[in-house]
Amino acid sequence: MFSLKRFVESNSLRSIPSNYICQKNEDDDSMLYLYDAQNIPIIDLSNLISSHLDDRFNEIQKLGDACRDWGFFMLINHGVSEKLREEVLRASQCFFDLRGEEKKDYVGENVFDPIRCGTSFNVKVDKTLYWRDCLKCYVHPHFHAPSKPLGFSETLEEYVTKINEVIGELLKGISLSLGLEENYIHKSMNIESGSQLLVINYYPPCPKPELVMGLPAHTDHGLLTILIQNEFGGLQIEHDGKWIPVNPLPNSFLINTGDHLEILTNGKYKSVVHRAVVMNKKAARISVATAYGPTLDTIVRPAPELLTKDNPITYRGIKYREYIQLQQSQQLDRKSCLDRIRI
Ligand SMILES: O=C(O)CCC(=O)C(=O)O
Ligand SMILES: [Fe+2]
Repeated sequence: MFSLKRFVESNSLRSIPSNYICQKNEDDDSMLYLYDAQNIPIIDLSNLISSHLDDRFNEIQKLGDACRDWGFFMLINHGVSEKLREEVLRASQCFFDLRGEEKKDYVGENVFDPIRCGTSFNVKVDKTLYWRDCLKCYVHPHFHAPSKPLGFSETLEEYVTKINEVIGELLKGISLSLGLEENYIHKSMNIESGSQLLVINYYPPCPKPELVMGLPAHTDHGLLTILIQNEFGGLQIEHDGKWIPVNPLPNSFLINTGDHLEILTNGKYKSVVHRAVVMNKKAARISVATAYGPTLDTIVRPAPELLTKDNPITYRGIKYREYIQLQQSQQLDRKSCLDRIRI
């Protein structure tokens, strides 16, 4: 199994292989960089679940605004310990440090394989290769994770159990922010048995980081993605036509809206376009993203309660499973997958 990490380490690379060199388009350069990252919304989970109704109401309002105006926010006071988050990142490093043969069982071909290890995005369709290795595990409704290194699976299981509670509260808040009943998204999207995909991204150090891309501009499938990273930055979100580098607040989660929240809300809450650039010549960046979706057989369509004469239906319904297949079978390209189901 090819691993970019191993390739970089074994070659003490000085130049970048040409198939990794990313053609930056002019658009991109004119969008770089607006450093107003301090405006990124911050949501306080302790307010969202507060018994003080005023605090709760205000935070729900802020959450709705963040989803509508940014599709992205940092979550603080979420109750998940820093120790556990650090342990997830440390164990992830140990997984990528395993020898190739210890990972060979996870060379998945199929997008629905419970555990898959790979490189770039989809080497069958990528025109340029991306500067990352990754591990993808479906962790819900059934939990899957590699059995090595020792303790890795247990750490991931503890982590996903904890963030499940966090996402549950966020989805309730989002339902309320839309004027819907608190459990609307839970019920209509079958969240209790919904699909959760954990993706660990490993971006090795690169001698010429400006020439490569970790992950190109894309949106995530699912309703919400929750992300943590090690100490190195690289995530950028598109906002008002500019790329905004994200520097997370200490101990915060980075949350972004996904395509299925855009579909469900008939475009009110847009899924945010984002990318991961590579910035580090000496050290690897690790990020752990967990995408929350409905069950694979749920047909996601705009909520009828949100449609009016002035807000007619904009997306056709599509099974979550088919949408994932569609997204994984083509190049990652901004919102191209969502565009295919726009009416
Ligand atoms: O590494 C990051 O910060 C972003 C990862 C990402 O966008 C993804 O896994 O979908
Ligand atoms: Fe993403």
